Amino acid sequence: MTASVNEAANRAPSQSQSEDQSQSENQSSSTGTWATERTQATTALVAATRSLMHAAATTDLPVDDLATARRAIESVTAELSARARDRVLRIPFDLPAQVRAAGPEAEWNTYALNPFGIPVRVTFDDETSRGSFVPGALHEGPPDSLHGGWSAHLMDCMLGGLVQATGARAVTATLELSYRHRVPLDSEVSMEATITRRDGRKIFAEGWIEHDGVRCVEATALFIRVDGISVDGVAS
Ligand SMILES: CCCCCCCCCCCC(=O)SCCNC(=O)CCNC(=O)[C@H](O)C(C)(C)COP(=O)(O)OP(=O)(O)OC[C@H]1O[C@@H](n2cnc3c(N)ncnc32)[C@H](O)[C@@H]1OP(=O)(O)O
Repeated sequence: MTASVNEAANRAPSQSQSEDQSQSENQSSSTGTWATERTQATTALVAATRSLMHAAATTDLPVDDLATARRAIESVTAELSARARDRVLRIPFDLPAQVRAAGPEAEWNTYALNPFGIPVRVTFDDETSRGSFVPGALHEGPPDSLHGGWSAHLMDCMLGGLVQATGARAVTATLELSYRHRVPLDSEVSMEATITRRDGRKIFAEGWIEHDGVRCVEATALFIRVDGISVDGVAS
């Protein structure tokens, strides 16, 4: 069984609905308030939006139907924008660390709250993390292949997420990638990240993206600890 700490954390804490509402709107980073009706509803809305983005970009319906669909989307956008925040909801800083502490079966589903990021199912095993996802039409760079910028996004998320899961408050100072083979679309790819060395504030990590046993992208990164900076969750 794959234990999902995201799901566990999403279970509503014992508190009144009004407390729950006000805490979710305050964006408290405490793990107790991560589990709100709002984060669950936003997760579902974001998943539906991602499907809409794919459908809008790939639909082959007649042109008149596109105009009708556009008006419907504009109407929903206006409705949602009637009351909006400046930023997307953030996950608690320690959510990846909680998933890591829960063991190698526990899963962190990234970008549940932001349709722009690529959602990845990530697991942790000591100082290594593994993830997988299926790149699709929205991620295309070279024909039928993953855009290299998305590979960089994925590697930064995998390596940075692992560093974050170890409890370190750190930002990426350098990220270097080698694109060895094209990454095909519409087929599952696997990713791995591992911490290789620490030296004072510096944390070194490496990772890769693999398809069908072929290592397509390799990454090395340097993270610098910024301990002492207070953060109210992070966007991921
Ligand atoms: C907010 C909470 C988040 C909370 C955690 C969030 C986790 C999410 C992770 C997501 C990953 C990202 O996308 S992060 C976003 C992209 N990254 C950023 O925006 C970072 C922007 N850069 C910075 O903020 C800064 O340059 C830092 C923090 C990286 C370094 O500045 P600093 O703190 O003043 O440190 P400084 O004294 O200059 O350097 C310390 C040591 O590191 C080395 N060093 C510093 N930068 C580099 C570099 N680019 N390349 C090589 N080495 C470097 C120095 O030579 C020195 O080595 P020595 O002399 O000691 O040997």
